[in-house]
Formats: sequence, C-alpha cells, structure tokens
Amino acid sequence: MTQGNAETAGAGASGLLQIERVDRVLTVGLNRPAKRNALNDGIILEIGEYFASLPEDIGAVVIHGIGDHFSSGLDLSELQDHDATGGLLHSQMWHRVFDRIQYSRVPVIAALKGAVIGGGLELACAAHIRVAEPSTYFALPEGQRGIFVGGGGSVRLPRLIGVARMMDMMLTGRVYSATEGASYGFAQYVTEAGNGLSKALELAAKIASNAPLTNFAVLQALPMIAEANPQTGLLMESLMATVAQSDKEAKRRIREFLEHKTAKVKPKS
Ligand SMILES: COc1cc(/C=C/C(=O)SCCNC(=O)CCNC(=O)[C@H](O)C(C)(C)COP(=O)(O)OP(=O)(O)OC[C@H]2O[C@@H](n3cnc4c(N)ncnc43)[C@H](O)[C@@H]2OP(=O)(O)O)ccc1O
Repeated sequence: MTQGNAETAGAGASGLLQIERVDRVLTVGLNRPAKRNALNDGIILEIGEYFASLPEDIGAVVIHGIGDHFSSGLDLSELQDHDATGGLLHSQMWHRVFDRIQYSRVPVIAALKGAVIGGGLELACAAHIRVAEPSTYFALPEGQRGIFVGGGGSVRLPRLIGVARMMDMMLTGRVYSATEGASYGFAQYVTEAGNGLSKALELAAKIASNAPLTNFAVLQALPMIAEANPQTGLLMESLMATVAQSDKEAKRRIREFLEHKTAKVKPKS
C-alpha cells in the first residue's frame, strides 16, 4: 500500500515485523503486542533477514514496539527447549542478528516505551540512538529467571552505562525509569508521552539527510577509534577524515555553504 511517499509492507508472511517506509526512513515494528513483543526465534530471524537486505537507498532505520511496550525480552516459552548446545547456538544466533543492527550501513534508532526488559534491552543496545517515552522502564530480571544475558548485553550495556550499574541491575533486578536511563547514558532523548516514535522519525529524517560517508564513518570508525589506543585512534581519525573530505559529496556540501545556499548552524530559538 502506498500513501504519497509513505509505504507499508510486511517484512515477511508471518507479520512478526511491521515495516513502513517514508522517503529514506524505514520503520521496523516488533509486532507481537499480545506477548508484549517477546522475542521468539521467528521475530529474531526476521530482524536478521531484514537487516541483511536493507534497501540500498534508505538513510536510517527506526525500530519500535507495536502496542504499549518495546519488548518484554526473550520469549521464555522457547528457552525451555534448549540443552547446553542449543543454548549456545541460540545465543550466537542473537549475536549475529544484533551485530547486523550495530554494524548496519545506516544509523538505527530505537524508539522505546513501556517494558524494555532483558533481551529487549539488549536489542535496544545494538541501536545507535535510543529515544525513550516517560513510560519506558529498563530491567534485567535474568537473575530471577535463573539465566544470563544472551544477546550481547554483557558486551554492549557496560559500554553505555558502566559495569557497576549493569551489575546492580542484574544482581538486584533494579528497574530504571526513562529519566534514570537517560542520566546514565542509555537513552539519549526522553520525549513527552506518546511522542517517542515521532521524535525518532524526526531524528531519522535529519540523520538520513547527512552525507552517507559521514554516517558510515560515525557508525563504523568511531566505536573502533574510541576503543583504540590513542596513537592508533588518531591515525584512524586522520585517515577517515581524509577519505570523507575527498569525496565529491563533501566538496558539494562545503561549496553550498560558502555560497550561502545551505542552513547555518544555530541554536533553536
Ligand atoms: C539465556 O540465553 C539467552 C537469554 C536472553 C535474554 C533473556 C531475557 O530476556 S530475560 C527477561 C525475560 N523477560 C521477562 O522476564 C519479562 C516477563 N514479562 C513480564 O514481566 C510482563 O509480561 C510485562 C512485560 C511486565 C507485561 O505485563 P502485562 O502488561 O501485565 O502483560 P502479561 O499479562 O504479563 O503478558 C501478556 C502475555 O504475554 C506473555 N509474555 C510476556 N512476556 C513474555 C516473555 N518474555 N516470554 C514469553 N511470554 C511473555 C505473558 O505470559 C502473557 O501471556 P498469556 O498467554 O498469559 O496471555 C537472550 C538470548 C539468550 O540466548
């Protein structure tokens, strides 16, 4: 179905994901609201397939939950089937899928509301920007379930909020509010109620208007540079800067600024 420049298309026959497109921004909705968007194998595999074959011409992706919650985490009804080998393979399957999000060619924004629990929080960690509504709450109740994080959370979350806070979350089951999540660096924006998705879409449209090479450098090079030793990091930065500024897109954009054809950088009035 096409409405002006908006397009709606299910990702797969299952309907586990609800995909929409407006101009160069794709919206991926987790679509199991009756199960609070619990992440079963079907939905994880579809996310993986979708991110493996993103349309060439898109500039950003927003991932969100249909209904009142982002995600209640791993579908606990499926984990009971796993022996140790199955558990390992299952966790590694999640890792591959969430890596596709983190190492996506285009920025991914998670629009959060309601429960962002366990594997749902791990999914949000793989995004590049997180926008939270006031209803959002973050928790890692794995200790109560007798399991451990399995979707890359022990690698990604400490890098966002620190090891001590993640330990606190996992050991005490503490639930963080949207504002706490923001103050600890997990969410970058807290919106008014009901505005999370629209704010994420607004950010996505802005991001999609950047030079693709700059976005690519931010996604691919910046995390590596941040973790490299300073000398290696500085060299990588210089190389990336040289590649970006030699691109004809950079030359065109800089010329447009010098000819007063493009917006100035001003604070919001
Ligand atoms: C080990 O290897 C791993 C691990 C992982 C990742 C691990 C995790 O994600 S651990 C965290 C698991 N999640 C939870 O413990 C949350 C459980 N859910 C809730 O607390 C609540 O449902 C709620 C999210 C707060 C919402 O409450 P409410 O609005 O009152 O809705 P309910 O009536 O409770 O739920 C409706 C319906 O949905 C079912 N459901 C909800 N969450 C889950 C879930 N996570 N799994 C399965 N089913 C869920 C609930 O049972 C209800 O079903 P009915 O049939 O009764 O309607 C990753 C990878 C690894 O390898």
